Amino acid sequence: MTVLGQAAMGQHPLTQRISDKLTDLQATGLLRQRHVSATKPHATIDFSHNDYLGLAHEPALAQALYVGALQYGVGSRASPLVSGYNQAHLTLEQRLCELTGHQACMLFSSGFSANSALMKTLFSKDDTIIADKLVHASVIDGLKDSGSNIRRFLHNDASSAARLIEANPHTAVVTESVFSMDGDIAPIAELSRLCQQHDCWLIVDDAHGFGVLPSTFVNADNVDIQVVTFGKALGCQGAAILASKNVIDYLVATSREYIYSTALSPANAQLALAAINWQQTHSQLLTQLTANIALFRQVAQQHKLAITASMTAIQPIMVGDNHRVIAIAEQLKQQGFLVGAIRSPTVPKGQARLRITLNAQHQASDIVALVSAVALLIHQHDDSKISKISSISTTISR
Ligand SMILES: Cc1ncc(COP(=O)(O)O)c(C=O)c1O
Repeated sequence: MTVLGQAAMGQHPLTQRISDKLTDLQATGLLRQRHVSATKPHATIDFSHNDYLGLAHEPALAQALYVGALQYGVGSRASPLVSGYNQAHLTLEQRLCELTGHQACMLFSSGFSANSALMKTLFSKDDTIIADKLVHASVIDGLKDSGSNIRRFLHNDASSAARLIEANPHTAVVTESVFSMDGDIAPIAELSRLCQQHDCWLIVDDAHGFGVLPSTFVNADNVDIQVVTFGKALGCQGAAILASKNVIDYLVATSREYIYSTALSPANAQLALAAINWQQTHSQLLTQLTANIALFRQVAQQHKLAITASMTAIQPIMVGDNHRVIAIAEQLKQQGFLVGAIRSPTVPKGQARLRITLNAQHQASDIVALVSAVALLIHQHDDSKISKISSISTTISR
């Protein structure tokens, strides 16, 4: 339509629709916006990211990225099946196979595309796929795109999974190792046993476990397909699917995300390899992270904060309502603490939370100061709803 026509008929329907939706999002506290983060966030104490070991600012890794870029160029310049796949990718894939025991591997630029590619390429409308209620949005999107029939079991509930598996043998079960919003750990051993008994594949999104949980927790011995990401505990970027040679051959040949996308840059592949090696040779980082988690939980309990049973670096503090969590996160920011404000629909309604992520670089004094600040703010806000949500049941899906 011409500009003249538009003016005559009023606003374009798409402009009107978007503006109405923005108004709704604002009213429900869901108008998510970007904020420019500090380059090296010294001014704030950052409890919001997933760089659990603090590798993103490690100079030795910056050097690895630089050397990779000098050697291979700053980008891969093509998709993997054209000419974007080279020795740096192959070496990283081989190292990942060696660490996890899987036969083969393929790399992606993000965990989101790895998960959605995997789901939509492997499955079709003839399949019934069994998934934990809280699996990541990328898994859900991929499953929806696949057209498969999705059956969800209660979060981390092996008996609920068992009922679905018994009713639907010879299929696939999908879960995460560490759940991104709750920080709790999946019952992998039980799910693996059930899958073996009923001839199901177990697929695990290991985004938040890889690099921080022992490698025996999720590997080729107990899962059929494992997705690892490099943007969390490795502090860099990218992801990999690990599986049997046949599965990877099939995905390489047919996954549209893989075939029609520029490959992960070789410098980033080299960086991820360096980060794996760094993490393996600096075990004190994991020890420090574990100590920081224990300290956080101890102080939060002293302050009677509504924390969950999570024993990982992801430590939610339940706040309840979307508006309240944003207000508290904003006040924390003004006091110099960056934390994630997680609202519905990312988490179930009424379970908005501060998502505190701990890392190996936090000082004990930072942790104590954060918890005291949160406690003060929460107690200042109307706390009538907090008691209701302190015994949460995370059963609603994203
Ligand atoms: C459980 C889980 N899987 C997959 C992803 C996607 O990984 P990436 O950030 O590499 O796209 C995320 C990221 O938030 C995640 O939390």
